[in-house]
Amino acid sequence: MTAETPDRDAAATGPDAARERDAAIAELLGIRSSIDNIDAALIHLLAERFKFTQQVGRLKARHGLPPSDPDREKRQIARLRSLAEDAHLDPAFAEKWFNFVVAEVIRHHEELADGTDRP
Ligand SMILES: C=C(O[C@@H]1C=C(C(=O)O)C=C[C@H]1O)C(=O)O
Repeated sequence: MTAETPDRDAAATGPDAARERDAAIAELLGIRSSIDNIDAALIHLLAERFKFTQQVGRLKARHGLPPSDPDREKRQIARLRSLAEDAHLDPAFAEKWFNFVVAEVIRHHEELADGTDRP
């Protein structure tokens, strides 16, 4: 830093700067509260999704159907990628998220099929 090139990282000082920082912190807390609400909604949605996939898993186990259905997954991925694009969300991220969730679902279905879900 020189007199001609002031340090851009230095925090501003003085009463105006302090007021602006307080306002920024209040804004940050408001935004974080919305983030927390969205995270809570996602947890509830995921819990509901797993309730239904467990229902599917029990049905499959009862009738000897395979735990995974790769053709359905392909169609789901194509649909989710298109929805993600429309929503300005990275489609590769949407696909990664889906594969992560489905891997867990299939693990549950395999446990239901071989009875390891019960003690
Ligand atoms: C839930 C199912 O089982 C698996 C899990 C899927 C999912 O979580 O969406 C989709 C296909 C299957 O590989 C199903 O067959 O519908």
